[in-house]
Amino acid sequence: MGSNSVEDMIEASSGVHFSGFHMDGLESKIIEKPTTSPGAENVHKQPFIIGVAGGAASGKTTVCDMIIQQLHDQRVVLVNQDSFYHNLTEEELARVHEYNFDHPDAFDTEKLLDSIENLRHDRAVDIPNYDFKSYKSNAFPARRVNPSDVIILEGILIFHDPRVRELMNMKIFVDTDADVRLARRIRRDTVDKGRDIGAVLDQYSKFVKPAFDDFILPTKKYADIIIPRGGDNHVAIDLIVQHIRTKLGQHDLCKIYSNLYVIQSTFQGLYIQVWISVRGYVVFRLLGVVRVWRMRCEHAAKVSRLAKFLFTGKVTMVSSLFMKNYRKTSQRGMYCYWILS
Ligand SMILES: Nc1ncnc2c1ncn2[C@@H]1O[C@H](COP(=O)(O)OP(=O)(O)O)[C@@H](O)[C@H]1O
Ligand SMILES: O=c1ccn([C@@H]2O[C@H](COP(=O)(O)O)[C@@H](O)[C@H]2O)c(=O)[nH]1
Repeated sequence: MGSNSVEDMIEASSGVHFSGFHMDGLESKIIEKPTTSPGAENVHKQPFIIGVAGGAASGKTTVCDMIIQQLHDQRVVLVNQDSFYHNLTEEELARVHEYNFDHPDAFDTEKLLDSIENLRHDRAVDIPNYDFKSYKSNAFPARRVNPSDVIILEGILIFHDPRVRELMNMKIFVDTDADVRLARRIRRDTVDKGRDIGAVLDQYSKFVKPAFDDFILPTKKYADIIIPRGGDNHVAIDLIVQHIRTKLGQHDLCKIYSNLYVIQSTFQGLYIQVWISVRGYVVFRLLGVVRVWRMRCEHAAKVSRLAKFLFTGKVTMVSSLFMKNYRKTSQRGMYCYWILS
């Protein structure tokens, strides 16, 4: 029996309304539970925040650009930690070769947090344009950044501050060999920034390498994904983009429905794998195709009975859970809570 005909039968028998929302590849995993419960229409949409860390010249920007290119159907903004370098004082400027640009204190993390907080609350922000030649963050006009569906935060120490880390829905570490990073850095700093090679090597051994070992490498453990070889790793980037798309599907649901949970699937091999309850609406995955069915609780019982009939034995546990829950719960919004507890 094809999936369409099963879906048609269910829809016909229960009188459910199919919302048309597809989430191919939804995972059987518990995801976030928003804390507020406004209606679907006026709910505030939170952006999906991705952090990209790694050593200097590891290929972070390259990886971000590739991700942004592949996510062409999403509104994505890139916020670079470099934009939040502190302005150097006159004294520091006079002895710039002794300034450690690789230390966490070199960044204005409060300002970075403030900018992300504004973006999360749907407010546009002005991101400074740091100038590597004058060492000033106000040499050029700031860049106006509008709120977006996806925010990518990129920087050598973007995982260092726990407050910034906690805002991230996904953390990526670009892992490129030290000699490759150094070779790229020498080329970039001499050719693009017009620096003297001796000064570049001095800065590397005095600040860049020690800071990598002391501050950057220890944050690798926070990464959800580690990409060896940076932008050369097309397989990893394709997989990440695919994963982001999947997560965005789930994230969109969470943004729309305040008390949505995705329940860990314990019934491997079942046709109905994932159950989600959304304030009296039910979302489920059928024959590998994820569809969102919107139905009232009274219709849910009919669907449960039909599913049990169609997949005799296979959905007993799911449907009995479902039925038990349905009977016990008079309040629509309680349905999901009961299953998880
Ligand atoms: N896979 C690659 N192969 C060759 N050069 C690269 C590669 N990835 C990045 N680069 C170059 O290395 C330098 C640093 O890359 P970038 O992506 O800016 O790194 P980061 O943002 O980590 O500093 C740039 O000049 C870039 O063109
Ligand atoms: O004025 C500056 C500011 C920073 N740096 C170096 O830049 C890298 C970080 O930038 P990436 O784009 O992530 O490579 C860091 O190692 C700083 O040392 C600089 O040289 N001068």
